[in-house]
Amino acid sequence: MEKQPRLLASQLLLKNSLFEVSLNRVLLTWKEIATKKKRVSGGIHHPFKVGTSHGVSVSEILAVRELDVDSETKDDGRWQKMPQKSTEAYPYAFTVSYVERAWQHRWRCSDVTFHCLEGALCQQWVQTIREQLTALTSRPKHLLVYINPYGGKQQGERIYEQKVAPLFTLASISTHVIVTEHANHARDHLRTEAELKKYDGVVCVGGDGMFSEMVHGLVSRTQRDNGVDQNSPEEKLVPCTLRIGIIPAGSTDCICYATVGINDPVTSALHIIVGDAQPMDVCSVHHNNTFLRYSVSLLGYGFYGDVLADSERKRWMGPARYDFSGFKTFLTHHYYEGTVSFLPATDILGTPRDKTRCRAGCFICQHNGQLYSEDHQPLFLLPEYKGGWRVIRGKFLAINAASMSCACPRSPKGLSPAAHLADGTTDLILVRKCSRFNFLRHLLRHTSKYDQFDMNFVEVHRVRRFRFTPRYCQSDSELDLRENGKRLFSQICRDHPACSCSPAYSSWNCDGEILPHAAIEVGLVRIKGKILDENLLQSAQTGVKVHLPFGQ
Ligand SMILES: CCCCCCCCCCCCC/C=C/[C@@H](O)[C@H](COP(=O)(O)O)NC(=O)CCCCCCCCCCCCCCC
Ligand SMILES: Nc1ncnc2c1ncn2[C@@H]1O[C@H](COP(=O)(O)OP(=O)(O)O)[C@@H](O)[C@H]1O
Ligand SMILES: [Ca+2]
Repeated sequence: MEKQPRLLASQLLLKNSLFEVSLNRVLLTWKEIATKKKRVSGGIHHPFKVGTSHGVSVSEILAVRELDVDSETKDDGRWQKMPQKSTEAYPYAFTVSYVERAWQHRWRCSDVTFHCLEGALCQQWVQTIREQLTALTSRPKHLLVYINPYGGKQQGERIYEQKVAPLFTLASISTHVIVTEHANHARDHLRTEAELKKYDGVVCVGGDGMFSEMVHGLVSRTQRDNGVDQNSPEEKLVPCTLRIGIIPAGSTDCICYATVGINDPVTSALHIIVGDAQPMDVCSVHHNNTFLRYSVSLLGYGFYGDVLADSERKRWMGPARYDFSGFKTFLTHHYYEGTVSFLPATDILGTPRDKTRCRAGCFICQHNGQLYSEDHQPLFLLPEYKGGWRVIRGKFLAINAASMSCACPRSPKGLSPAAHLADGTTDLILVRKCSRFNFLRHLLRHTSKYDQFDMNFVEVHRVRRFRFTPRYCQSDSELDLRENGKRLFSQICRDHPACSCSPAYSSWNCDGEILPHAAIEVGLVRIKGKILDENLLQSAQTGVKVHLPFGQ
């Protein structure tokens, strides 16, 4: 083992909560060693100006612990800086674990050990750092964790146990872990039995479907606890105080990807620990005034709906099921007739084609999000307001509503690259009937730098609300056939691509779950009282705060 340098903790500078550790030159030499494997001569004790590259801000310190210098440093499987054998000069030491940014938005937990001359100094360091950490109110202390063992590559439990739990333990976060046993287990548990008062956050270990299910459970529980009826679209929802974190363990994980910039469990866990916050829009989906589900990522009819319907029967394939079903759906190339009516968002900044990218602290989100609060009753919400609605009839290959960019590994820029996470709007993308070749060009542009909207059969609108009615209204009997999955005619046609007739309807893909109805009304959801800050349903991870800006 290389002769390891010794880091001397000389003095503690606490300046406006930026915890600056004035380290001696040895750290710099240490960094050089780490990069250039240079041997270090005895460290010259020389506190140097701490630039951000060497300062560690309190908000990114995960933990601090005294090191028992005499005994061998217990090897907890993590690479530690081993102090020199001859520690008679520095009998005291402590280790700081902090967030280190790596490439492509990755975060890693790094340790650095400091040696002190006297015990009192060491104590003072550890004590002060601990006090600073305790003072950070935005950090979760008790988390309720739901693991979906079934989603993605069915690795949810392993991912949590191996990559996330050790970090939560390091950060002294207590957790109650529930491994779900069936679909909607998390939603029902959240809606009924979960004692939410005991926690300051819930964590979803799964994909977008699981996250959407937990949003559903949490929002339903809050409305029930506050006596609000979810079914009436006009009702204002009460926001929840809890936060939802996401550990990516699903197939698409676009919610995690679009908020963190990468699907990496360790990065997500670290974001949860430091209590980051980023707002997010939520759509409520109704059918004939009956509440169906919330959507936070994609509401897709036609192509994405059919891909999902076909892939549900191939879950054993894991994430690859989407590519297989995608290919099959592409070949069947079904279009669907219907009427889309929508309310364009007019008084906002930004358009779906303005090349902006929504990032943490996004100005457009803050500006547009401010527009909706209790006292400011937007004109178009009044029942008598008829202005502004636009109606488009036609034959569509796909109707997609993206409340966020839906960026994911398959499509790094996403379905709607300039969509904002918390601007109170959703981007309605209409892809009209066109040739397979043109549709393929459109799909391919999702993975290249070309503009997927710049095609004459594609149009995109930034909307507040929208409705879809299939041309052939679903009779109840037809609905029953659909519901118990018989779908006689469309199924026969669907299974025989040679058949020219197109089935009357597709299914709605709501965050990866199939909706039972084709005719739906969708709107961004409203909360009671002031918005922003205190009244947001937040997510502990990268602030996936479920931002409920205004009424449906
Ligand atoms: C030819 C290559 C074309 C690549 C086209 C890439 C478009 C991908 C857009 C991705 C949109 C993702 C929206 C996310 C929705 C999720 O909420 C939702 C649930 O996520 P979960 O599984 O984590 O619970 N995910 C989904 O609904 C999955 C949608 C994935 C669609 C993949 C489509 C693949 C298309 C392949 C077409 C191949 C045609 C090739 C013809 C020669
Ligand atoms: N234990 C379970 N058994 C079966 N289905 C489950 C279980 N837990 C959750 N589910 C369902 O699996 C669906 C997909 O989960 P998700 O984590 O999104 O995986 P994927 O990303 O592969 O779709 C969720 O909507 C949820 O209702
Ligand atoms: Ca949005």
